[in-house]
Amino acid sequence: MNIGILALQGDFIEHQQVLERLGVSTRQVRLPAHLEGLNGLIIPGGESTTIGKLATEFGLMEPLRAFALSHSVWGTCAGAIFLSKDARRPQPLLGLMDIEVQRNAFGRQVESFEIDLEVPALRRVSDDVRPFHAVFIRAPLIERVGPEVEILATLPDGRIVAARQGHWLATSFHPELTDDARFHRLFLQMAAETARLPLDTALSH
Ligand SMILES: NC(=O)CC[C@H](N)C(=O)O
Repeated sequence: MNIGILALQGDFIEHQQVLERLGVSTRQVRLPAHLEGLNGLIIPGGESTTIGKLATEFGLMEPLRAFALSHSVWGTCAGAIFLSKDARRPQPLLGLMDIEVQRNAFGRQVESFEIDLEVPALRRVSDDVRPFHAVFIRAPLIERVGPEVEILATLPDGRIVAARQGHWLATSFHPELTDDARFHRLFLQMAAETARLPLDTALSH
């Protein structure tokens, strides 16, 4: 198992550290050739307009779309925006996941906050039934999901903050900024399924 992290801008190092703690090989992706041989890709948080601008400049837009058709991809925060079909304003997007996002949805006063979320899907990868401590930083909301999208987590008021569509995953918050690796394990399981690898093989390299 070898997982790439899009390393154009944002907190890619933190994702890489979580994966390496789990014993997974990683590679920073900056050029199309870096996608070769990967089993999945994480798009980190940061600034989605900057990530989109750099991905366009580095000729990555089409290679990323092609990669995502047959591999698991997970976007956190800005990465979730970049993965979406619709961010309501013009900016370069991969346009893959059938979600509409509202950027910076929490306004100035509560730009950043932390909250415990119930995420039943995590029970597929862990016996730990505790809520997931989610860190939101100038986060987007997932305002609308298409019929093929599964909602994985909502805020107490019902607003959507994590979703999955087949082998694509989007979270508004930053699991890489906590020491709880359950979302990374969920993503690894998705990547292993997409690559048709058993998860124990996936985790032992
Ligand atoms: N923490 C983040 O990734 C913030 C996302 C950023 N506000 C954006 O709109 O792209």
